[in-house]
Amino acid sequence: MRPVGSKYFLEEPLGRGATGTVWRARQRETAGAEAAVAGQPGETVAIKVLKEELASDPDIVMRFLRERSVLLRLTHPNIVRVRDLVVEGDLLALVMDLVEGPDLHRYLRENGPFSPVGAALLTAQIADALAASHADGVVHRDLKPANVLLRQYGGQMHPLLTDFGIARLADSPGLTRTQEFVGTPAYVAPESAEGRPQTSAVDIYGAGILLYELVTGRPPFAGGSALEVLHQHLSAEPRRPSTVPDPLWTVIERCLSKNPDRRPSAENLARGLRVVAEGIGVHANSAQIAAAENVGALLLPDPDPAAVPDTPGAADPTQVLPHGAGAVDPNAATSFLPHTGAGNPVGAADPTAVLPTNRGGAADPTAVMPPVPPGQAGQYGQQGHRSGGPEEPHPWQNQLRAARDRNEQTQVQQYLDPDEDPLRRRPQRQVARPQPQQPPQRQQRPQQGPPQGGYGQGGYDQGGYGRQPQQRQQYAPQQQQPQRYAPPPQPERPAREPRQPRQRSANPMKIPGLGCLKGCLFTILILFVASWLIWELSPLQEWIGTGKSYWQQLGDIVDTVSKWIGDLGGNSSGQQ
Ligand SMILES: Nc1ncnc2c1ncn2[C@@H]1O[C@H](COP(=O)(O)OP(=O)(O)OP(=O)(O)O)[C@@H](O)[C@H]1O
Repeated sequence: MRPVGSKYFLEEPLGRGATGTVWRARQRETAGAEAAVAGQPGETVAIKVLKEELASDPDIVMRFLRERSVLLRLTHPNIVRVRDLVVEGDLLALVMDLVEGPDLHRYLRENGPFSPVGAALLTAQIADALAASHADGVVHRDLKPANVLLRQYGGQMHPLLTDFGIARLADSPGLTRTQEFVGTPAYVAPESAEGRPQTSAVDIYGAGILLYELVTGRPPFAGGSALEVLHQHLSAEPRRPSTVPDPLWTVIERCLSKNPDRRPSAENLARGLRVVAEGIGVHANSAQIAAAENVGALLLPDPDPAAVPDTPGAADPTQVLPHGAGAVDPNAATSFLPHTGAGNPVGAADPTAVLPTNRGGAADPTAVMPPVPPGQAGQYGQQGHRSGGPEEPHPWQNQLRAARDRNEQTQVQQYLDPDEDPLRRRPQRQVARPQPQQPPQRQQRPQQGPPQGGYGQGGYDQGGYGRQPQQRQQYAPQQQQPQRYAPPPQPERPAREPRQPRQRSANPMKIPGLGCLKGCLFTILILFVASWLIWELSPLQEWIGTGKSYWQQLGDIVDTVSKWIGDLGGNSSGQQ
């Protein structure tokens, strides 16, 4: 058992993330006054031992120490409590409460999506945690299911948000200098992806993605590479699944607004989600249904969002704690960029990227950043700008722009009118087909009285986060999904010249001569007729003076030839 400081020892690893390894550990002695929780000898705790690369970076150690008070003071029923921080030699460790239970990512993978009510209630608790931390000026910045632990007791699940402050640690100038990054592509807010100023609204975006994933089982934006995913965060609209009720979709859409100012505050999000959960539950009354349908009015933005320090344009880098990272730099494109776990599609399982990776290739979703060419690491000064040329964009910006340009081109080229598409065009049969019957429009939920049925077995009133019903779908979306991906307008094509009708050959019967049986027979016939005519009509018979008919003469000739051939055969055998 490995000691950590003088107060703890590690027992067994619980899991490994991008920033370090989490261990089940035990307290040896009561911690000192600097710890938030003194603890008792023998008590079980979880300890996240940060990676050596982080621990050996003096910038990170400094920040770790500065952030101590922030990390230790964050207490909320839905936040994993940080009990102590240990700095010893090359070891940095966070001592936390041990949470017995899976993380939300694993839970989702093993159990499938939640019912809309369950998803709304669980996300409401996460929003509670965010509201508390935002009020304290702390932005999580890496919200994802893997960072939500589920404490299970008595058939209930209690979500706890963890990894607060890790993104802040990894924002160290030491890391940005070498172009490393923090974040997870599937959950990165557009403003983070673009390196614009960030506020607590990035966590609301993360909560929106998480909520979407809870009800559908997957995040809204996926792709073959992390860059593709980032691009979607910037420009694509989430597709509405048919299983998501209107009020819940309103919440998701608002959280996923590209404009951070349109996203609700964490507090309003929590309130809105609870109203939605009530209104879409099996026993909702008409007032609750109406309230859920008007949830949009509750989702007011935060008038004073917490700024993320040290990001470009951040209002006040010292608002939370003093940082030694220098002045706000508008050229700092982004100091926290995503990477993902190899082998996975870009998505939920992706660990937070903090350290540089050299993994490349199209199939590798970790390939967000170009690997830092040897000798270039360190070219970037604090906040990610090049010390030799502060005006130059961060290479990641170029990558993103290039990807965007590529995508735009591809889009234009990809869209092809099916009539123009030679692969899809089929001969058009003029057969009158019966028009397909439109399925009868699903009845909208009645405005009065409780709805018939609910959202899966674990509805709100059953007090759990029930699973998504697989077949039973009680609530059809009231509107068709708006057409969001309209094909780009096609440039007008010049009208095609009408084709000349095919000219049929003047000679309908082909007489190609040799090689064609019909032609051969025809030729032989012509020769026969011609020779017969010559024989009968020409003075040939007289010249020969025999007076024989054509056929007799022909027979004679054949006899002569066969005799001649017979003689030839006889001669040759006689000579032998
Ligand atoms: N306080 C805790 N109690 C119990 N298990 C924990 C605790 N904190 C983390 N774990 C578990 O340890 C594992 C690793 O956690 P960690 O936070 O390092 O990984 P992650 O969140 O998946 O990665 P990343 O660092 O990329 O966010 C996870 O499976 C998580 O469930």
